[in-house]
Amino acid sequence: MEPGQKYRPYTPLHLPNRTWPTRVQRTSPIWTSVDLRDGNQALVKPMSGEQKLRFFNKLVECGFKEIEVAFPSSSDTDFGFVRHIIEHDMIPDDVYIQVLTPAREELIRRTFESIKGAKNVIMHMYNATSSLFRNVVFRNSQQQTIDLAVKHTKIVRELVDEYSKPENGGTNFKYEYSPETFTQTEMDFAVEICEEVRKAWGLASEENKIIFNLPATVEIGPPNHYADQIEYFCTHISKREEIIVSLHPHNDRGCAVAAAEMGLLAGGDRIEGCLLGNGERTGNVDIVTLALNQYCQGIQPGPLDMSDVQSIVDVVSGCNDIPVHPRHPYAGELVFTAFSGSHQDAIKKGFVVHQEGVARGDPVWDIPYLPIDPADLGATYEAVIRVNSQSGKGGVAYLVAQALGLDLPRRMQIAFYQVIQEIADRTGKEITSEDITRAFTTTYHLPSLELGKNEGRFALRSFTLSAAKALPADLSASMLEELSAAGTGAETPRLLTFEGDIAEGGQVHKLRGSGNGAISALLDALEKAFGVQANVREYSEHVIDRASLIAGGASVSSVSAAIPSAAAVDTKRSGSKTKAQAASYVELVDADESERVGARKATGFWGVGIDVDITAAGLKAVLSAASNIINPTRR
Ligand SMILES: CC(=O)SCCNC(=O)CCNC(=O)[C@H](O)C(C)(C)COP(=O)(O)OP(=O)(O)OC[C@H]1O[C@@H](n2cnc3c(N)ncnc32)[C@H](O)[C@@H]1OP(=O)(O)O
Ligand SMILES: CC(C)C(=O)C(=O)O
Repeated sequence: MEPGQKYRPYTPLHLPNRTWPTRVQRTSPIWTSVDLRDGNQALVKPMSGEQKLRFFNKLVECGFKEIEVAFPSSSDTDFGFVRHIIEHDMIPDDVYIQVLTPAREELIRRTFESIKGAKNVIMHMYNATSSLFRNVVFRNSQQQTIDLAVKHTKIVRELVDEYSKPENGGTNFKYEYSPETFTQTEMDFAVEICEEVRKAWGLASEENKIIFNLPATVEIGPPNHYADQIEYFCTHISKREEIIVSLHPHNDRGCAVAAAEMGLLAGGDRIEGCLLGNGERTGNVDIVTLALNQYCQGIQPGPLDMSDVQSIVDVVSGCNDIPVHPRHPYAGELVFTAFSGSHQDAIKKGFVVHQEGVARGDPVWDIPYLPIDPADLGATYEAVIRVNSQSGKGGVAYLVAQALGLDLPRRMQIAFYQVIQEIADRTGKEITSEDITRAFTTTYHLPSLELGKNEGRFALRSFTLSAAKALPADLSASMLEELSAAGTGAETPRLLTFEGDIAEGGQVHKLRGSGNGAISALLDALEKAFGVQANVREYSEHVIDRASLIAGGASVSSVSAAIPSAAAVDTKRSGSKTKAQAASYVELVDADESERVGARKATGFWGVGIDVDITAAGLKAVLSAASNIINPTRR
């Protein structure tokens, strides 16, 4: 069957002068939680008294000033819960509890019994008004439907007069009337029934407004249609200033948040919804999402504080027994996480720029892919970047920086990324920060608690550096070439001599070599002793500063330079002036490759050295890289 034969489309309102589409929300609505009623009535297993209490306390903690606590006439649990929080003085003085009753006299009376002694109460009565309900459920005419609402409003009014007497508890009352199924009701009829209810109530004033709650009991149209209906109601009801227009969107079409936001633009003053969107069928509108949508538009969502979103998730899912989807806006466990490489790259750069802004006194949050600062919702930055086969070098480098305080040079990021990519492809799993740390220390032969000394083919045991007085006769071929290429020549020798103990495969050898810096002197020694012919393509170093790296690396002082000259490194063994550790990074290419045109495109052999002495760090980095030359998979 064609869907057009079975389903009727919604009937658009003719509202050519609608104003809501061009408005911008700048204030926050009155927030009302209906978790303990609409949320509760939708649960497979309604909440116990203890669960309701836990939930109620959380709602108070979040800042709600209006909480629909029960449908007291529905069950002893609900009735008992209302009595419990009143008798145990658990309702803060500035909070209104709200109770729902159908327009049925015996149920209204029972509802009033439940609230006796409460300080502030919103008495909420409903009856369904749409033609569907009038024809199918109640077999009532429009007039009979109005009569029902009016008659029971008068009963509510009598009981309000009664229960507000000091001898009966002296309760402050507000009255809320819901034309249930409002969005399926003829708009002029919805307005008419509310006018009649207001007259029957007789107490509405600017100081004590009547609440007309306009539910999308079932979401049957798009959110712009709901907004049109709200604007129609607001512009056609009389004495608008004596009315609070309340919105109660459900989520059957998945548009409850959009409907609520558009409904607010259209004139809504108040929102009824549930935390994380529990509720009948596909749920009530999610107040966490709505409030945080406002927050990241720069609007404080009234008295609500959703910053401890994890504890909200814990309480709500603990009481409702409904898990929160990992992609649930703001609250899901994956919503701040980027796996994809280009996202990670943009986020990482965004953090750096943001930190620079903060340092300049500009705290505005503008980070790619992150509409809200995870820290504002109690999430750590560790949750932001996680690595799998979709990730890129930036994300991997970010995690290395976080875990080890190392700010890898760009070309090394590319090289190490290949190591991680191979693991990710092979395992098909997420690569944790621990996995990355292990792969990094293994690849670059760094000691670790897990791997111990973890030496590569070559390791530094001890060394001295001294200024060479004359060009040594045994200078290696590549060093001679390098000196002449640098233009130093034999006639102006500015040479350092390296002498040291180097372990090769665990066996210690005494090595000697010369060059125009510590690193080239060591390379000279390696070539002479082991025939390793390699040149440095890139060198960089920085002081390890974990704190700044974790926050994005902005203040890390890293220098990226050509091969350091003798003057650029501290040649004194005891020359470390600070206890801070230094990290050095070296990329070696074999001597032939470094000469070939275009060779820079290929990744060389990278090494890392860490030491309190910057010179020692550089030498260790050379040995780390040289160790990988024999194993081309360890680039
Ligand atoms: C859109 C919403 O979420 S509204 C809130 C709905 N919440 C709930 O339903 C949860 C709590 N409800 C309940 O616990 C129960 O349904 C109660 C206590 C309200 C009523 O229970 P019961 O009296 O056993 O009636 P039940 O709900 O099964 O049937 C309703 C009957 O009342 C009638 N009825 C409904 N509203 C009214 C009314 N305002 N005046 C007169 N009759 C009414 C219905 O037509 C139906 O009549 P029928 O039995 O002659 O066909
Ligand atoms: C009682 C009313 C407000 C309701 O819950 C609904 O229509 O969804």
